[in-house]
Amino acid sequence: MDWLPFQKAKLYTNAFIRRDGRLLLGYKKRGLGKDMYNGFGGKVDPGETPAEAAVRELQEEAGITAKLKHRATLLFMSPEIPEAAHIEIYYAEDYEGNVTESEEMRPEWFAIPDSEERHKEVIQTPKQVDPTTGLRFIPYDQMWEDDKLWLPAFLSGHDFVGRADFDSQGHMQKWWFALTS
Ligand SMILES: CNc1ncnc2c1ncn2[C@@H]1O[C@H](COP(=O)(O)OP(=O)(O)OP(=O)(O)O)[C@@H](O)[C@H]1O
Repeated sequence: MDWLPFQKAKLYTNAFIRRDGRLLLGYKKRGLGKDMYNGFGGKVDPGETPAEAAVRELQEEAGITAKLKHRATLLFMSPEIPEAAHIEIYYAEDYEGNVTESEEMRPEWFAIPDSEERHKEVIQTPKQVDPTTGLRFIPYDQMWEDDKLWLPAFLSGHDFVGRADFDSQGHMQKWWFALTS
């Protein structure tokens, strides 16, 4: 299969928060990615920088404010969308405010596997619970298919760029990822 062609890209943000060894994800209640877990984010508004949009979306969707660091860039294409999604991905290890459910997202904390090897086990055998915290491990089976390819390295500190093309059923057809640090 060839890479899907596109004329234009639309800018989105996605922010991941980790605190006390746990990862905050949101269960998306509507729109693109409905019924999947993801970081918090959305479209960059006209006149806004991606960094500003990332802070705003985190506040709107999870009720918290964080000093976000830019960590990754992802280009995502699907025959279902007219424009490519150009997603700037952000990260923070602290935040202010109280994590709050919004109309769009239901926030939930997840246990982070302690090695890339353990991530693989959690990907292969979903729904595992961390006995020390009682939290579910990252729900890769309920996330975008590409996340399992980059989130383990991302959480061990690597930045990356990448592209993923999906088919109309939402399965990944073609992809590449490169660590940039
Ligand atoms: C391979 N694919 C992907 N992998 C990981 N994340 C992906 C993604 N494709 C889209 N995303 C994220 O999905 C959200 C959509 O945002 P979306 O709900 O459309 O925007 P916004 O909050 O502005 O919506 P409203 O217009 O208010 O409904 C946004 O965080 C964007 O980064």
